[in-house]
Order: sequence, then structure tokens, then C-alpha cells
Amino acid sequence: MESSLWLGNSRYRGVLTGWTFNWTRIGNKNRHDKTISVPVADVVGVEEGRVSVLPHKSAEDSDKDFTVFYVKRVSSGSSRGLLWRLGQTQFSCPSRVLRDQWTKHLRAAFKTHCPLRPSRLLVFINPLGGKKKGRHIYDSLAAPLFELAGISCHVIVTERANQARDHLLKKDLTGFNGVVCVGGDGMFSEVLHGVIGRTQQEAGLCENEPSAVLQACPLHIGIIPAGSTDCVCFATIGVIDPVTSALHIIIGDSQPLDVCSVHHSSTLVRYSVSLLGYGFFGDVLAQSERKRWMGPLRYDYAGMVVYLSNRSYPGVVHFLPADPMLSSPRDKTRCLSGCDVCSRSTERLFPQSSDSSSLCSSYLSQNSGDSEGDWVRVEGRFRCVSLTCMSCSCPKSPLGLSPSAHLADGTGDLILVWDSHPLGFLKYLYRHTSSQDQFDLPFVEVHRVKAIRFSASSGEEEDVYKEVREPSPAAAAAEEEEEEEKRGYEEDISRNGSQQHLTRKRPQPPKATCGVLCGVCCSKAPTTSVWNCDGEILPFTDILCRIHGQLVRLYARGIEAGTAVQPGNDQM
Ligand SMILES: Nc1ncnc2c1ncn2[C@@H]1O[C@H](COP(=O)(O)OP(=O)(O)OP(=O)(O)O)[C@@H](O)[C@H]1O
Ligand SMILES: CCCCCCCCCCCCC/C=C/[C@@H](O)[C@H](CO)NC(=O)CCCCC
Ligand SMILES: [Ca+2]
Repeated sequence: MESSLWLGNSRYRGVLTGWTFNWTRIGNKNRHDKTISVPVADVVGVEEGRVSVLPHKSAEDSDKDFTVFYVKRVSSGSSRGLLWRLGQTQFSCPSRVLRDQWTKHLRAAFKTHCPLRPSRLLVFINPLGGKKKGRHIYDSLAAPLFELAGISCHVIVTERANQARDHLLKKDLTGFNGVVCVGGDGMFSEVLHGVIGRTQQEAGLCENEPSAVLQACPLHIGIIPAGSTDCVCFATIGVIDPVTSALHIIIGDSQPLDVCSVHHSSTLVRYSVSLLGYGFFGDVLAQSERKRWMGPLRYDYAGMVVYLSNRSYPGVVHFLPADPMLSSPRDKTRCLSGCDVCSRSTERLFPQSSDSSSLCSSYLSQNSGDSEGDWVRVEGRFRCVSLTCMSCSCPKSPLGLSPSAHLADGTGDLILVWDSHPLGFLKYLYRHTSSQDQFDLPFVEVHRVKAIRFSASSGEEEDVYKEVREPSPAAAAAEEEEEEEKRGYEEDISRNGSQQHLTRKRPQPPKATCGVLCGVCCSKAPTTSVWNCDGEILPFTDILCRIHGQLVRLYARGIEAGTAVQPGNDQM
């Protein structure tokens, strides 16, 4: 469609092709001046009249005018990614008939070209997440945009933990295109468990079976960040900003995401998308839970306390390496929007279908040919053992735990930090805050993997693994010094339908100590740590983890190139 359009007193030539809407100023002597071009995919909505939406909706009725709303990118200043804002332009037409044609064609264009745009969303708001502003953030920033885009939302403000997960597992979800969580990583994790669980239920698949070929989830998940830690939002969008996230949801962006299943004794324990960490990161979480009243600062406090406690733990790690020809955690690349490695993985993971909306996770195709003989065994004493399906970039660590990890390549990165001098470990931690390579240290190794097994003790004797490494001399010496002592956890796990109740009693720290089991004044430091699984403490230390490539899809597109930080070579 093409016609003259007016913006104020200036005349423009408006053109709508299949993919873009552009308007060019017609200057003196019919000279074409400046063209502004908006991809149809970025159009948020079209309204008759001269309309404004934010901060409050206002409309001036006029039968020859229409307003186009679209995504506008602005630099985020202090944060590093691009912020998305609502751009708007008000046009006047020579006649009402022409105005109606423009609005009809523009609306039809984005409906045709953007099939993943949601029309109905189920929204869960955690009113207590982060700074307890979830409700206000949703009502003032996200809801007006959804209304403008014509999305109907069923909103549930949660009254208890796990309400969102249970709703997704049990209630009728007919007609919803996606689920939005307003909260932090904990709230996202609830929704993730609900969506994955529901999909497997409907497919008749058993999640407790560690080698099950899980079904990819048809419902998209959107995150409106309103938590203390919004790592998943940051790592998949590049900024923590409710308006940016709402706009990604509206235009139906679709970012596949790898998910790691965690099993213990053939029972599903949890799913993870960001950090599964034993040792330092487990201890930081356990320590921070006791200081919840500190808010987000609790992690800094806990990090310092745990660092000073100078702990390391024995463990046996088995891992199944991913194909090194496809990518490497040390290749200094970054997974950005439109990532090649992830796109090639889609073809590898789902060879039978190029239709991303009806994908069935072909886990067997990832694992064909994997035998027990392909597993690698490593035993020793570790400061931390971490597995992450994505970079885990977050404001604390702009490049993340594993800067070259991919969101959707069907692999995770296993990071082993051996027992080391405390200052060396501090250097490792500190490098996360800059672009220095945290893997370029003699006591750190990183492997791209498809699965891992971890045991806190070396009780098992298996001869099926092809590589057995000796513990480092430091680890061997430390191990001799320290006697094995089981943590006095009493676990009572009872299953009630989909709900798992855990009660755990922790041993009190020995008397006459500083109270944080520091390893200096406290005589008995614990000999096992706990697993931090996306911010939740797992009740088991011995676990089996498998990465399920592209199991869920988020309303996101990965970090957009241009403003993204690149891993550097500079050294501390
Ligand atoms: N109404 C509620 N009352 C209590 N807890 C809730 C409620 N709704 C959700 N939750 C739980 O609160 C936990 C934390 O929520 P969320 O992630 O939104 O905030 P957060 O401040 O970032 O928390 P965290 O720092 O623990 O990630 C989630 O695990 C979720 O299960
Ligand atoms: C001397 C400076 C030291 C600085 C060290 C910085 C290291 C930062 C690594 C960042 C890793 C973030 C991993 C994300 C984990 C989330 O799934 C989880 C849930 O929100 N958060 C935590 O467990 C919260 C746990 C946070 C641990 C720090
Ligand atoms: Ca991955």
C-alpha cells in the first residue's frame, strides 16, 4: 500500500511492503528527504485517532488520523544491553477511507508475518518477589502495553509459593499462547516446572526416567523482571527492564532454551536453566538463606563469609563430553541473537521438522552413539563444581559464569575449580566481574558436556570410564587431613501428587565458634556442600544431570549484537 501521509505540516510518502512500513519526507520540489523505516515485526499496534499510551492513555478523536506504535531501541547507558521503548508516530490521511485502509493493512501485515504473537496470556505475579513491587511493575508498565497490543491477559496474583506451578500442572490452559511470570528467577523456575511438567503429563512421559526423551513445550514463557536476581531475564534479553521484556512478549519473539534435568536415584529432583553449583555457589546460597532480611545484599554478605571460610570438598564427577567440533567453551565467541551455533543445533536436535512451534525434543538424536565408554571420570577436591546451560550473565557478572556458553545448543558447560590457594580462588571469582578469562587459571577447567554425574564420595568403583584422573597433590594432602563426616541432614521427602515436601534439619554449628563454620575458629567444617539449583538448595548431593536441548521457548531473542560485551584476553 502506498499514499501521501501528513505528520504535522510536513508531507510524507507512506509505503507498506510485506515486511516494512516506511515514510519518506517530501521536501521542496518533490525532493525525497529522509526515510524512516519500521519492520512490520516491530509494530506493536495501530490505533485510529491521535493516541498516547504512556504514562496514561489519551485519545483525540479524528477520523483522518491514525497512530502507529512500534519498538524503538535506545542505549541503556549504565547497563550494557539495548533498552526497548514504545515509539509512536501520528499520521494524518487525506480522507477517512484512506485512514481505514492504512489501519486495516498495517494490522493484517503484522498478523500475517508474526505468527507467534500472543493473543491470550496467563500472567502470574509474585507480589513478594524482589522489592515487592511486582504488582505495580505489571500494572503500570506491562499491562498498558498488552492492552494496546490487543492481548487479553488472565492475571493471577499469587498467594503462596508454588501456586503458579500447581496451576500450570492442573488447570485448563486451553486458548493460552504463553505464560508470563512477574518476579525473579524463583518465580521463573516455578513456571518452568509447571510448563515442562504439564507438557510431559499430556505426552504421557515419565519425568522420573533420566533418559526420557522429553517433549518440547508448546507454551512460550515471558519474564517481566521483578525479583532480587533476574539472571534468566538478563541472559536472554540483555537488560533487566520490564518495558523491554513486555515488548519482546508482544511481538512474539521466540528464544529456545536448553534445560538441565536433575535426578537422584531415578527420581526427578528439579530442572535448571542457569546455575547448578556445588561448593562455593551452594554454600553462598545456603548462607544467604539465613539472611533473607538483608534483601539482594545477602548474596554479597554470604559470598564474603563463604570465601573467608576457605572451603573445598571432595567429589567424583563423571561427564559426557559434547562434540568438540561444534563449539568450545574457550572459543571466545558469544551466543548472541540469531546465534549460528544454536541455529545449527536446531537442525541437529530436530532433524525431522523445521517448524519450531511443533518441535518434539529428540533427545535420542543428541545422544545416539553415546555409550558409557564415552564418559570421563574426574575425582578430587574442588572449591566448586558448576554446570550451566547458558552464560549466566547478570549485572554482577556481565559475561557470566561461562561467557561462551550457548542458550540453545543442547549442551552445558561444566566448570571444575580445583582446590587452590585462597588468593588464586579470589582471582577466579574477581575475573567474573570483568572481561578477563576466568578459565585461564591452572586450577580451573571447563568442559562442554551433554550430561554429568556427581557423587560427594568416591564409594563407587566403576571401570567403565575411559579416563581416570588423579587428584591434585594439594587435594590429596587436604583429603588425608580431613576426616569424612556426613552432614546431619534428615530428609523427609513425601510425595503428594506433583508436590514435593522437604523438611530438613541442619546440624547446629559447634559451640564456641564464629557461627558460620569458617574453618578457622570452627573446628569441624562440613565435608559436603549443597547444590544450588537456580537459587534453590537441592536435598541431595549425588545427582545425575542431563541437558535437554531447546526444551522450552521464551519470549526473547538473546542478546542483541552491537552493545554486547565480548570476552577479552586481558589478564588480572
Ligand atoms: N505469594 C507468594 N508468597 C510467598 N512466596 C511466593 C509467592 N509467590 C511466589 N513465591 C515464591 O517466592 C520465591 C521467590 O520469588 P522471586 O523469584 O519472584 O523473587 P526474588 O526476590 O528474586 O527471590 P529470590 O532472590 O529467592 O530469587 C519463588 O521461589 C516463588 O516460588
Ligand atoms: C571478588 C568479587 C566476587 C564476585 C563473584 C561474582 C561471581 C558471579 C557469578 C554469577 C553467577 C550467577 C549465577 C546465577 C544464579 C541464579 O540461578 C540464582 C537464582 O537467582 N542466584 C543465586 O543463586 C545467587 C548466588 C549468587 C552467587 C554470587
Ligand atoms: Ca546450552
